[in-house]
Amino acid sequence: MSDASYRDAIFSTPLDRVARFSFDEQVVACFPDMIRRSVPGYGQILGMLGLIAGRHLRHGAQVYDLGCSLGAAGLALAGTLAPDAFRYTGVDLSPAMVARARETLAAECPDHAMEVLEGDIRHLDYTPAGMIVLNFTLQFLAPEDRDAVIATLFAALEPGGVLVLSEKIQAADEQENAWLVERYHDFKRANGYSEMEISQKRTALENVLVPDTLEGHHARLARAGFPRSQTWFQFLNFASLIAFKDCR
Ligand SMILES: C[S@@+](CC[C@H](N)C(=O)[O-])C[C@H]1O[C@@H](n2cnc3c(N)ncnc32)[C@H](O)[C@@H]1O
Ligand SMILES: O=C(O)C(=O)C[C@]1(C(=O)O)C=C[C@@H](O)C=C1
Repeated sequence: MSDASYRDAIFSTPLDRVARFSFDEQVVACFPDMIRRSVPGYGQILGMLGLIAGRHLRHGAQVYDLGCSLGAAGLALAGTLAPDAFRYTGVDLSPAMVARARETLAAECPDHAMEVLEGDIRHLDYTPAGMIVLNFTLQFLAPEDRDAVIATLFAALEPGGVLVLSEKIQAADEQENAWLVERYHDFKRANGYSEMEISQKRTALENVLVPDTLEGHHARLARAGFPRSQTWFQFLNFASLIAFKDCR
């Protein structure tokens, strides 16, 4: 097993043509470093998952982690919950991510029931679940596919179930959005990214990562049937929401 994780330097040299961002071998090799230096609050969101599960998850229930990448949410849950507290299924489209996630989870939490499926979250056969985590994944789906996925997840949740949805967001107000994006770029600079890295990554993510507004997310959750959703975390243009299957 390879547990090497490299510093993200993907966009550090000038590229003649910046290709569309994809979750290939090169990204997988530096992903832990990339996501921690690029997503404000990433560690704090992961740290809360066990506490949220502790309050909302039925003992022994199914947990889905959709677009699980290297299984970070699974690791966070296994770090705080007992092996019989939940069953974890991570799902990801990228074969390189899936291979690495399987190795990591097998090595780090051998006593927990952890599986990783290679598949498309738009076409999965979901079993009833107590908690679904969608961390920074919906933003990569075509906007026209997002409603159907959220509706499917609402249907998959058992009574008392919760959906945790974390996303890069945009503000509806142009000035507010510009301020958030500028400070986000400051955040990246402070984390060691150069102007070239920031601008080439921005180009690579154009039309690949399409953020919604917070209002758009809450409206979609309501359309899908969720009687209640709330934003529980925001750090610049990144936020996490929780949506409840029932009103209580
Ligand atoms: C930003 S990463 C998610 C990070 C991860 N949830 C975490 O917290 O570390 C987005 C992931 O979604 C996956 N993905 C994108 N579209 C997908 C789809 N339709 N079905 C399954 N996985 C998808 C990508 O391969 C990538 O690994
Ligand atoms: O670097 C950015 O601009 C980001 O939006 C960060 C982001 C994300 O939000 O998913 C983009 C791609 C990588 O998957 C990791 C993090």
